[in-house]
Amino acid sequence: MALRACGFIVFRRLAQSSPLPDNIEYLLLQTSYGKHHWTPPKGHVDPGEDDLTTALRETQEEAGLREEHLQVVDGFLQELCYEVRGRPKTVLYWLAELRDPKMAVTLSKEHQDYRWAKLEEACSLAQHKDLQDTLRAAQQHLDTEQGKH
Ligand SMILES: Nc1nc2c(ncn2[C@@H]2O[C@H](COP(=O)(O)OP(=O)(O)OP(=O)(O)OP(=O)(O)OC[C@H]3O[C@@H](n4cnc5c(=O)[nH]c(N)nc54)[C@H](O)[C@@H]3O)[C@@H](O)[C@H]2O)c(=O)[nH]1
Repeated sequence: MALRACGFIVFRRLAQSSPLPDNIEYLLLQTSYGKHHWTPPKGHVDPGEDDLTTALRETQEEAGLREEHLQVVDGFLQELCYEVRGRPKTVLYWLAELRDPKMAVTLSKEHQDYRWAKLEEACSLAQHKDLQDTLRAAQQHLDTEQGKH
């Protein structure tokens, strides 16, 4: 069976009302193990746990951001499929805005660093094309939403 993980693309809007894409930063965490790769907060689904609960739990454990700190964005859910050590893995990402952009991130032992990065820097840290595409899709989604208002 495929490994399954869930998480959030967490973003914050900068205080000054500069136009997109400059006012949006994405949260990426760098692992303290392995190749020290960067991903949004996410992790494995526990037995019997539903996907959104996993995404919220992992975001709290890995970044210290709880459900009440986040505004989940409607209509965005991305599924990534890749192999880890020869096993298929599926990762689901929801999109959520940090309600208070000044709120501090608190890392767990699983991560050694974090970055709030604008789209291009986030894509460069993310490295994998599927994750880069997901970040770009998030930006596109927010761009479209903003255009409606
Ligand atoms: N010591 C040690 N311990 C490890 C290691 N490994 C795990 N642990 C332990 O596991 C626990 C983590 O548990 P959770 O938090 O529940 O799980 P996840 O959040 O799911 O975290 P993972 O790191 O398992 O999984 P991925 O992020 O998926 O990285 C796996 C591989 O896939 C590549 N990769 C990453 N993202 C993408 C992408 O978007 N697209 C594509 N195409 N590829 C991508 C990436 O480059 C990498 O090579 C830790 O506490 C450790 O104890 C390790 O190497 N050494």
